[in-house]
Amino acid sequence: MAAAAAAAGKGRALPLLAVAAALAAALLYRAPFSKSLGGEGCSLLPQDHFWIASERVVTLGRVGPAAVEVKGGLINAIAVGDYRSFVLRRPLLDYGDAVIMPGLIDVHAHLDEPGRAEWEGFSTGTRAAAAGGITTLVDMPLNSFPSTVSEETLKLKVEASRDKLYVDVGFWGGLVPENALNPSKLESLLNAGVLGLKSFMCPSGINDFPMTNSTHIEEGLVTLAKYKRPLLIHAERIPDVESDEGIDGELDPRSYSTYLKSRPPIWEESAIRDLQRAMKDTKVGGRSEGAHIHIVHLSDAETSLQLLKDAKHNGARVSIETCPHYLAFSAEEVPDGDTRFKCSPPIRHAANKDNLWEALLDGHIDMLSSDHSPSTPDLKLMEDGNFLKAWGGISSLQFVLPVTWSYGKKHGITLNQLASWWSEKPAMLAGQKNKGSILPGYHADIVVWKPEAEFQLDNSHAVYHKHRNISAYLGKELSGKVLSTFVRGNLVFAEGKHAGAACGATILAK
Ligand SMILES: NC(=O)N[C@H]1NC(=O)NC1=O
Ligand SMILES: [Zn+2]
Ligand SMILES: [Zn+2]
Repeated sequence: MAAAAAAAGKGRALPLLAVAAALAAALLYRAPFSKSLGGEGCSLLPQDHFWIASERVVTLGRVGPAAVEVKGGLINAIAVGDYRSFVLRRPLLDYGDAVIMPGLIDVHAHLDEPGRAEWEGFSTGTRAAAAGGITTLVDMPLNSFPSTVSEETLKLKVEASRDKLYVDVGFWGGLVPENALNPSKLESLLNAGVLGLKSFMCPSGINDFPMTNSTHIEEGLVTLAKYKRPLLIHAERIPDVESDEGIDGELDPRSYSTYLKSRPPIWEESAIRDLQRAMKDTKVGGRSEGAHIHIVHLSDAETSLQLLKDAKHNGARVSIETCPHYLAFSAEEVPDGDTRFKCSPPIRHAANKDNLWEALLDGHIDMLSSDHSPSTPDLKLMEDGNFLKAWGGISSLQFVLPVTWSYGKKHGITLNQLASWWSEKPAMLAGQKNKGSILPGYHADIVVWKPEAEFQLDNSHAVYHKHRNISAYLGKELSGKVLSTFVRGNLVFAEGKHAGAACGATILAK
């Protein structure tokens, strides 16, 4: 007969109970409260109280048979093992051997609205996210116009997103020279609810988002420390002395190797060296203790990675993200003229890619993000194929789950690792204590998917990005099909259909 245990919700008791789960035939974990969210048309399901179950639920640090009770937008209980005795009366959606996992949290996406909605937009971007199993996005402060660098411009973002969100969306603010040395300006932006700040150490490609130097960063961190929110840094810097390897006028701009030479690893290395003092300041007892530096889209798995490993080892509060395109592609395979692959920092050689995988598997790289950064197709200059002039940015939002899985399989990645890189760690970075795990009391943000289902990303495949043809993943064979996506208990995507209404929430820090 099944044993049952009631948990007081999330917290420290759970790992112990997880051990107990292995000993008993079934266990029940209950949340201490429930709260209703959502409304008419928000869900493809008629009810807000139901169970979902499968043979492969990623919860409590394990993967196995379990049923998850969803009630009023939250995970109310989890029954592991022989769960059927607990699932009485309520509807049960039995997903067989599909995987039930925490929804992905993409902490790095450019949705470009207001101001450049013709590049992407809240509606198209979050529909793509929902179709890809992403349940929360954090929007970058640049590529939209105006950039999100003040209380007023954050308000414009929030207004522009109203009634357009199919998943939950938070916002990073920009740390730029105009606000970096002005704590009261920064505080008003942070008080308005950005989850943290983002800055560039090289030109961003966007005129109203100028780059910061290490002094701006060090000062900005002091204010961030008070709020315990992170600073995300695009860590590429033009070295003071350009190396001889720089491009000269003779090189073919259609050749990928020309682009690669134009942004060598020393750009990343130089930025990270420049951050040494800022990183040191985040240590216990340091000037900005409580702040946290997050290096976005690391590409150089050599010296740049080593410097960051050393900083972490020495007690700096630093985290590192990389993106699926650095793990899926290598410079050797980028066809000349194919600017869909242009991004910064660039996709480097195959050996570097393998080293990034190793660092991810070893835990030196903490998490993944899409850096979905589309533009209108004309700016990708796909006919000219000029790598030096085309917009730099990869379009990937809808595909990051199957891409990570497809290219990670040969490295032996596990479902628990996927959940850590794509949900748990990003939730921590974004300060979302109720998101990122399937646990009682957490938001019922869930993706159901079939890792083994293979498909070709061909012209017949539904793509919800505003511009499908600029994605470097088109034409690829992938494995991992999203069946259903739940956002706070609302079934927002299932079997190729979206919910009728856009009921995602804006997430503002308090
Ligand atoms: N502005 C912007 O989105 N830049 C992004 N694109 C890219 O490839 N790397 C970036 O940082
Ligand atoms: Zn960047
Ligand atoms: Zn970006």
